[in-house]
Amino acid sequence: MSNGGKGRNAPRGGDHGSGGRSRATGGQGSGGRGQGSGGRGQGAPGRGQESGQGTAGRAQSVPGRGQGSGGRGGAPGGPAGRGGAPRPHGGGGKRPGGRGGRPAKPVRDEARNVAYDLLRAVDERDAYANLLMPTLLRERRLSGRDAGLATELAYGTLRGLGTYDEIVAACSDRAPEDIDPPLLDAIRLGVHQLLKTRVPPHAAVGTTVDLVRLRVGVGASKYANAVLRKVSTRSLEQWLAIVAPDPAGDPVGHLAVVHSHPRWIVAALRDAVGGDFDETAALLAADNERPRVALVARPGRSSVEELTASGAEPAAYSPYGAYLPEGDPAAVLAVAESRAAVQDEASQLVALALTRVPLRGRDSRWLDMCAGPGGKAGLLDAIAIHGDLAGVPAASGGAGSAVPGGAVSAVSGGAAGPVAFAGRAHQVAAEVQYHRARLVWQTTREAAVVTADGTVPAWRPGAFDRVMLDAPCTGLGALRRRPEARWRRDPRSLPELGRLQRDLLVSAVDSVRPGGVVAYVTCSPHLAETVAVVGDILRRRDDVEALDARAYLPEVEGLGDGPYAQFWPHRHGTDAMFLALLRRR
Ligand SMILES: C[S@@+](CC[C@H](N)C(=O)[O-])C[C@H]1O[C@@H](n2cnc3c(N)ncnc32)[C@H](O)[C@@H]1O
Repeated sequence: MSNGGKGRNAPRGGDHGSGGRSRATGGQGSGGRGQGSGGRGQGAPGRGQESGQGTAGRAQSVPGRGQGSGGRGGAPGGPAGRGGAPRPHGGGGKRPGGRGGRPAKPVRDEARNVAYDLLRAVDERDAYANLLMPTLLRERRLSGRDAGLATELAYGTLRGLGTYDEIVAACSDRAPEDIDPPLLDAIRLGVHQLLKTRVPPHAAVGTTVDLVRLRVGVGASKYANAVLRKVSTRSLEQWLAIVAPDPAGDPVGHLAVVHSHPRWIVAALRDAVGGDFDETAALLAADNERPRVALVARPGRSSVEELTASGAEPAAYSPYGAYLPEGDPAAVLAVAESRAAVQDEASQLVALALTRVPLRGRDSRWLDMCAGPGGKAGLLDAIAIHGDLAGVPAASGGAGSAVPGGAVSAVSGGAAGPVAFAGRAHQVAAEVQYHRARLVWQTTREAAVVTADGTVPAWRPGAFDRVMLDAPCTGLGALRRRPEARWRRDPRSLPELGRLQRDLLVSAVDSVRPGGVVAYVTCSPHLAETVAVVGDILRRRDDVEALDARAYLPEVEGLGDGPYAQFWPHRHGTDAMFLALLRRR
């Protein structure tokens, strides 16, 4: 993520009319395609037949290295006074040295350096924060509270930088995009501490100034000091009242600044929740919360009881779900042994819903068409073999009452409530990327994993009874999991993704036999990726009908007006997962 990118995406701009900005003066310049292995014509390639070549490996980001970028010229003036910065951690004591005009020796604070390195790696190398952070913590030997601090500072800064850049702009004589990226990242880290943490202001400023002196340069540290001192004069709420656009004149811009999301995402989420700005605000706020770690106990292999015995709490909706309040999920034995796994509750439920649709006739061939890295395939694998051991809750939301839009008819065969699959079925798990197919293979027991392009099926038409299509998407429903993701997503990817989603859905429908069912799932609530895609196929094909997906999730309320089911972070505490259930006539 380049700084330019952030600047483009961050919700700032003269049209916001924030007014009243006084700035510190200061001078400082500054989806590849896999190797379709083809299965065997008949749709059930044997396990271990993935044909990809080369060594598969998890994509791993290289840990960041600090780059002292050298001091940049120009001592800032501005509102900050002179004098030594306070000690890190807000001890309140005097800084060592610093008398007689010589600046005190900067103190290196490892947690903040790790947070800073993460920000730089995200900016310079497009690193994924949640993949890189564990590596950085291990390399720097940070654990316990220090590791928690480094993580909170880095993730919080990445989430909040849209808001923080507006505030920096109000406190500086330069727009954020004109500030040298290493310096800007350090300033953002300081702003986050000042406005969103309980770090005492003098410690937030002092540790950031030290960080800049060590990692960027002495001249830059004076500039950072000036900006941060100005930021420290107001609370976050006070700053928002100054820098956020008027909600009456520009409600999207207002929410974008207050909740630190790009404007286009705010607009898309507003549309997805039906235009209600209060609900949009609740959703954006939920995106800024760190999600709890959700676990799935794969039926027949583990149980919610086993997970709760390891300290987890039972999930609200999923009969196989549990939440880990703290600690490393890998330390849970069932997870370490792949009998349980980390999986969002909505991901569990959409997979479960697919298995609950009653079928007439054969029900032994299942396909997961976009399976990598294998979350849903792992749960389907267990249900296919051991059955849905939890059963279906008694309450039912009116199964069979399909009210699809457009040219869609009601569910054939009359009302058919959810059923618990009794086992047993054989799953084929296809994935276009070889290294992701390997992950599917590692997490499933009996699924036949194949590296294949779902749009060019390696199986015969109508070969399957149930098809899971968890389509590639923008991932706007999982922003809370990936702190930097909102600044990386680009609305220009939507048309191409839309084409792929439609091609995959056509292929999924062709892959299922008459009477069989397809689950179309996205981890995005964007209407262009959800109802628009499904609506197109319903209009174009008279052999497809939509079921009321909510009826197969009777334990969950608030899934929308149907016939689709839409999960929400602010309502369900899950990712914003979309589910359509389509039956082939
Ligand atoms: C949303 S992810 C699936 C997540 C997975 N179902 C899970 O629960 O872990 C979408 C996957 O589709 C794969 N993919 C993209 N294009 C594909 C294609 N043409 N055929 C098959 N898989 C594809 C991507 O590589 C990615 O792994």
